[in-house]
Amino acid sequence: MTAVKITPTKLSGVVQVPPSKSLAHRAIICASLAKGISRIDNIEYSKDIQATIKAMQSLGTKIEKYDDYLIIDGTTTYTKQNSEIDCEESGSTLRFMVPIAIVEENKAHFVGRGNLGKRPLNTFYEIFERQNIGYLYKEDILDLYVIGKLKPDHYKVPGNISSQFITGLLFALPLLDGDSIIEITSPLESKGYIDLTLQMLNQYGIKIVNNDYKSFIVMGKQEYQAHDYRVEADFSQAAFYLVAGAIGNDVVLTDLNLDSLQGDKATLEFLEAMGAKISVVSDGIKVTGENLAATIVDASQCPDVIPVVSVALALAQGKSDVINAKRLRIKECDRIIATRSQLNELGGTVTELPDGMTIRGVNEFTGGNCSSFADHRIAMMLAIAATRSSQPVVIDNMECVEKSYPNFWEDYQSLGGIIDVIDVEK
Ligand SMILES: O=C(O)C1=C[C@@H](OP(=O)(O)O)[C@@H](O)[C@H](O)C1
Ligand SMILES: C=C(OP(=O)(O)O)C(=O)O
Repeated sequence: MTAVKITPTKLSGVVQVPPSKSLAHRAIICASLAKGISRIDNIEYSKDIQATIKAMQSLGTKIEKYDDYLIIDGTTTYTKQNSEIDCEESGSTLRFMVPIAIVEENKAHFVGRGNLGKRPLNTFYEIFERQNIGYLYKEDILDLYVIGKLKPDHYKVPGNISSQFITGLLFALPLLDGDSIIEITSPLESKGYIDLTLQMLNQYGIKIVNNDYKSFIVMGKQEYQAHDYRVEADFSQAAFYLVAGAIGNDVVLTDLNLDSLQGDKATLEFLEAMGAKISVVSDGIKVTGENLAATIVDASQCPDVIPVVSVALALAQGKSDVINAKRLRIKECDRIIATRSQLNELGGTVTELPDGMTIRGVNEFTGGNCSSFADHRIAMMLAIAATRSSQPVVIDNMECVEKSYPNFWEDYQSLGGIIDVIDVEK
């Protein structure tokens, strides 16, 4: 593994925001379930996206990979059984693929790495128990066998553990030979991701009845229609540069769709509430800010941007609160512990709460030796924090960004970021 030493400097320039990982997962899956040929443009081969491509190929889908697009032929999907699915560290791939893999009778083996084996799957285990679907799993590492076939049913799914369980069912249930209902048994969090799923399903010809996010009626015997699609830019990745602008860097972001349904677009609202200014410039969007004000950030609909938004809060004037953030504890790491400990390592003053943080602003960070917690979003959060540090910032495991943004360090350098790579013994 290698560490990166960042010499603090102001970032300046234009960055094309990489494609949305969440939308890319969805487009690849929908195109793979359609009996026909689809082209998906604006693809970046992060580890998570490669996992979903390989997962669908394990079911028999023909996927041709080109520089930045895919040609997908779903005609032969479900012609292969005994699927070996390596989810890498992708919670989306895992939760989406479990229901999809058993639309037809199958024996599927799911493996993965990192923290994935520690992330909850009980929602699916309860469905398997109810439907007599065989399953065998290990604690703490992802090594899950699922044997059987998903059935039309009245599904009861909590809305506050992961929206990904609901998305996975929404992909699979239309293909069953009967109708189903998905009842959401607790207030839905990460609702924007369900909107992305419903929008994508609609583009591929699948109709879902949405009863105000309290339940979803899914008619069976539906057929996905092949559809060409271009993946729009990722607001989860844009958040790093939006915050960078708010804390004094000079970054223009291109390719963002301001009408996007992505929940992480809320980053703009958080920064505006702190007094940052958002302007549309000739080639994109720019955020500027000074003397940012403290605010209250509700994490319930946009968990992924909280680490980097916390960088802005940690440099704001006054005391901010991050609330409804409990689910940050079940991502690639416990992101409340990681954000609190690493911003405090840099001289911040962050206090941890069971479901959030209290953050008191400082004028600037001091610099220091930090841990990425092997989490791409923590590594990228620290890289943005480094632009407002008085001393260098060292971050371990710089490779972890490949999970979602393989070109992050190149883009960071293209914006003037000064990095030195440090080889650390294995
Ligand atoms: O459906 C998706 O694409 C995602 C849903 C979110 O998970 P939760 O619904 O568990 O919050 C988010 O954290 C993840 O990065 C991507
Ligand atoms: C948690 C994330 O993704 P996933 O749930 O797909 O692992 C993420 O990208 O921050």
